Amino acid sequence: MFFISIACFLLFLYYLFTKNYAYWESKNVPFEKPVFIFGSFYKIVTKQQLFYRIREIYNNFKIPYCGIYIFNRPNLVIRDPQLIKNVLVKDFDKFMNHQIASNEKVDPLAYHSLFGSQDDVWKNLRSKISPVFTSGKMKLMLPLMKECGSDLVVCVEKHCGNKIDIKDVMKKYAVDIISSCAFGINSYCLKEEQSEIMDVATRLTDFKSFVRNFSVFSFLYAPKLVDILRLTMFDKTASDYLIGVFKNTLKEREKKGILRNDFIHLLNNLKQDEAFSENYKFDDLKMAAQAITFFFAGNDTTAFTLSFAMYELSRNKEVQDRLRQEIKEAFNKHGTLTYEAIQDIPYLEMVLNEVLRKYPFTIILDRKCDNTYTFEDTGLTIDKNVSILIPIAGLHYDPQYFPDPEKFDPERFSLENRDKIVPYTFLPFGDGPRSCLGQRFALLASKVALAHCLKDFAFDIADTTKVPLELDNGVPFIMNKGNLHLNVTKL
Ligand code: HEM
Repeated sequence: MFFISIACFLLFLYYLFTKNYAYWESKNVPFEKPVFIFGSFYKIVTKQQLFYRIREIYNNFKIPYCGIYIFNRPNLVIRDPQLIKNVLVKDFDKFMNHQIASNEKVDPLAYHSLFGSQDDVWKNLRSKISPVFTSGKMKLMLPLMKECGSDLVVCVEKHCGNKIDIKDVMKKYAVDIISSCAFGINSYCLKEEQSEIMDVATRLTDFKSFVRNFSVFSFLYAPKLVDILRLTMFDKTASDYLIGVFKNTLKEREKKGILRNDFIHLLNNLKQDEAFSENYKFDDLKMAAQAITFFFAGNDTTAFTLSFAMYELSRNKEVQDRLRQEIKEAFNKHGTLTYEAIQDIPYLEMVLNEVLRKYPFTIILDRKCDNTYTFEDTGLTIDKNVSILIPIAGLHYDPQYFPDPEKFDPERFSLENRDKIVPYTFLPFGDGPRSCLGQRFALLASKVALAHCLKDFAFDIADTTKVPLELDNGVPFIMNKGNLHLNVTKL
């Protein structure tokens, strides 16, 4: 009797877990047959990088949309640019939120961060925080970025005639920039061997640790576990440390009347803004939540984009030489790297766009359907809470949109060619009202780094670097496995 009860209980659990697996069939949507427990992500758990898994799904279904299951949850993958536009822009009010746990009591930082916030909390935050990222504000931050650019030059110079691990160096550069601009502090990662902030940054984005992976997994796919186990989106030790830094900096500035053109100053101005506080009380914790979000969102994204850029420039010497030439011309014309000088190097933006096409840090975008929704033209109706996935990695490698997609070719983004790019097929920063808030900041910080590195140094691939690069399976974004060594020479 005991064994029969156990068997019945297990069968019941099996039924509960797999009952969703009939969803796409019931909607007449072509779908990938799920593997028990993992759905379409079983290969990721075993051996495949998310980047290749998404491209495989995209290529297996050459139709406007298809269904997959992530664990036991139905997700609609849309690959038609018109449908993507509907979700990201046209019907944004129905797809405003991500599929993510949100509980103010359990994790107030996530609840009030731009990533984790939902509905009116997100709307309020986004409309008030957007002005922090205008071109004018970025221009004022340029001197802070250039200080990090100079430290980068010193660091590269030390490796001249030798190998440099560009992934490690770019991570230090990104942490230095975001510490300076978001927290108003010098982290000296490039200058010193050991930096406390570097350890914090590593903890915050350590997707290799089981605990971090489990927390992020629960936030995305098992919100009930977040409540029961009181999990947090950001690593607790790292976020507590950053809150401390944030509060100290605020106190110090108030005491000494320090004025600095960085995010902490702009966020503090928002706190004083009574019109803002009317619908959303902006206290120190909520301010710190934004600064931690910038720190989290702004370091690996920028670091890995830059290391992939240096890798491609080292493999494509003619692109590296042309870029160096344009950088030198801009320096000569403007005397130094001013904001205007950067705008005078159009090839820099073309190169970065091509890097972001080949190596989009965010492999998929997600949106949650907040109500029953019918896609125009297709007649497909999906139910409330179904997740929509936009396969950036698939679109960026579709030869229909980007011919010869494996080729590194910045010309795709030249003035003459960029209008030919089909809208909603190039999405490294997402699109629509919930697109990346830090896009301008990330592009400017990346341009400053490349301009400083290339002006007086030449790079090529070291014999210890595997070509083509191998991607790291253990992370849900795009990062190469191990070090990325380049040979560096002073010109
Ligand atoms: C190369 C660098 C970067 C890439 C490729 C990138 C990419 C993205 C993408 C794809 C999204 C999701 C957009 C969507 O769902 O439509 C996003 C969101 C976001 N990013 Fe970035 N990002 C980068 C750098 C940064 C930096 C430097 C910051 C801040 C300083 C930042 C702040 C944010 C924020 C706050 C959001 C959430 C926006 C919201 O939900 O309203 N990002 N980013």
